[in-house]
Amino acid sequence: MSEESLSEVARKLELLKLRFKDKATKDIGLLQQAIDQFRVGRFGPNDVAAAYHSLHRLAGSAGSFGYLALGEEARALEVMLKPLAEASNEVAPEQVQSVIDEAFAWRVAHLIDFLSLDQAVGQRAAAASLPVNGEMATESCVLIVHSDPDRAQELVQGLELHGFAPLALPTLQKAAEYGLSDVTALIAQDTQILRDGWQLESISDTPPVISLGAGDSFDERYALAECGVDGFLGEPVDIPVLADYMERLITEREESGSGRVMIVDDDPELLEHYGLVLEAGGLEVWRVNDPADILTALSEFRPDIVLMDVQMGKYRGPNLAQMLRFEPGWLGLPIIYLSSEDDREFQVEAMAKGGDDFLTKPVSDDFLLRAVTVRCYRARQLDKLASRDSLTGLLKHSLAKSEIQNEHARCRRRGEQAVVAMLDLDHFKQVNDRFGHRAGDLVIKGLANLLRHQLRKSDVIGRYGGEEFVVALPDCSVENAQRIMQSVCKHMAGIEFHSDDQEFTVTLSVGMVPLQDFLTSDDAIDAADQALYQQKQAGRNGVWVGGDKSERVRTLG
Ligand SMILES: Nc1nc2c(ncn2[C@@H]2O[C@H](COP(=O)(O)OP(=O)(O)OP(=O)(O)O)[C@@H](O)[C@H]2O)c(=O)[nH]1
Repeated sequence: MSEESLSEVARKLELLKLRFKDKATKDIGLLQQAIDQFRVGRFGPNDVAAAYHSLHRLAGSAGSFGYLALGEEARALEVMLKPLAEASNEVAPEQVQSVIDEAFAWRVAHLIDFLSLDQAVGQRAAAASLPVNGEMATESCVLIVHSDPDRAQELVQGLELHGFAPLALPTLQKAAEYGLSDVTALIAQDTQILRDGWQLESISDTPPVISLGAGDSFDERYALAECGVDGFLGEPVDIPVLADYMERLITEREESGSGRVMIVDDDPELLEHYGLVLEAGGLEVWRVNDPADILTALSEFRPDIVLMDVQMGKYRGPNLAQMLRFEPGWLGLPIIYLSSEDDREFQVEAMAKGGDDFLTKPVSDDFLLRAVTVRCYRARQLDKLASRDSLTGLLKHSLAKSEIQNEHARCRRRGEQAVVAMLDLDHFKQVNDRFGHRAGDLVIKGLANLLRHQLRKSDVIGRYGGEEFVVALPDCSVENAQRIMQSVCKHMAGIEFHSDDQEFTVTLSVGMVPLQDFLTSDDAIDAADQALYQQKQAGRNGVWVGGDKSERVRTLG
């Protein structure tokens, strides 16, 4: 996030704080009036409970706006009032007066003083200091630092074929000058280079660092870990193995700082505050102020996790959580309560009703961001296990089909164009038979990684079956899609795979059709499959455009 947008977030947080101060001043005034009435025996059946809820809200929100002492004092008073508020029978004036004595009234009257004790300094006052991890490089630029220029060039050429944009540099200092925020990975030759050239921890936003070591001793590995290195591969390095290793580290790094969070809170200032803090940390946020909107918001936003207040007017978080679980689609959605309720019994009971965890208010901005980011990461990992193919990390068959179905509906609705393509490795049975299943797996992963690099983030990429893949390219003409797929075929054919001492290459056939020309997405996928068959018949290694205007445009190889 840029300096400018960070100061914009800081300005918004400051405004919210002012709004909170204003509202809290009014609430404390009303509370003081109510307490004075209670002391002379004037109160209706719900008045004590209302005073209790007012203190509860103050206790839960003050800390988030930097008024920690106010939050603690309100919490202490809330605890004293709780037995009266929860009494099943009407409480007698004597009971009320025994709790709301002179000392209690004095403390309520002095709550206002705590509003001048702004503790935001010790807290996280300015968003400028928020950990910012939201912006990930989209290019796959890789810096290679190697003392042997020939070997460096070999690495550059090999990684280029896997869709990376590698650059060889002679020293780590040169790499540091390059501007690491645009780099997706850094490959350094050995421990000594890392130790001599650069204190990794002094550089923020360091991309994943992989060391290619000649020696593979315990001490060398330990030294690498000490330098802050993320991965190690012993020389001589097999390029497809290196490419796959980098892919895994880059994906992990990207996913650890992203996530979609839905916040449900009836307090608009608190909702906005949490939203700004999480957005400044790189998360995508959807705010729900009225709990009645929760179902629509869920299906539109499809969050990784939900953060939910416990007490929201007539609605209670645990009941809402239980209600969400009625829908099979939301059974696995993690729900985290954000509440000032610190009674363990209550927390356990609330979790039994469909919640997964509790964050106790007041929660510092820093802790909130870290706790939510970690939970989002876990939720995404679990989701990935269910929806992603374990070998390639691409969408599984059924999910890829349903994404293509959505894209088809979108195209037909808006009159837009898109392309669907089926891809199949050529003579793959022979690869397995000659070089073994492990080598075959590396080829499949190689193609998956190549697709990830060559296609856009918005494209759908799925593993359709064993060595068959499906791809949908939204907002793309047939001509462009054809050019892109020809480039994928060309790169694939150029990758050298190794098995024992043997080198081999594998080619790819593609069939594609315009998605919007078909009545259903299944019809389009079938037609793309037929186009693929045509390409296989025509000699493989290339792209066939099918559909009504079927015409074979160009075959590579
Ligand atoms: N290593 C590996 N092989 C797989 C995997 N899934 C499927 N296969 C193999 O992929 C091969 C597909 O072979 P075929 O369908 O005969 O096709 P082909 O040899 O690629 O021939 P053409 O498609 O006509 O070019 C079979 O040998 C499968 O065992 C996998 O996950 N890993």
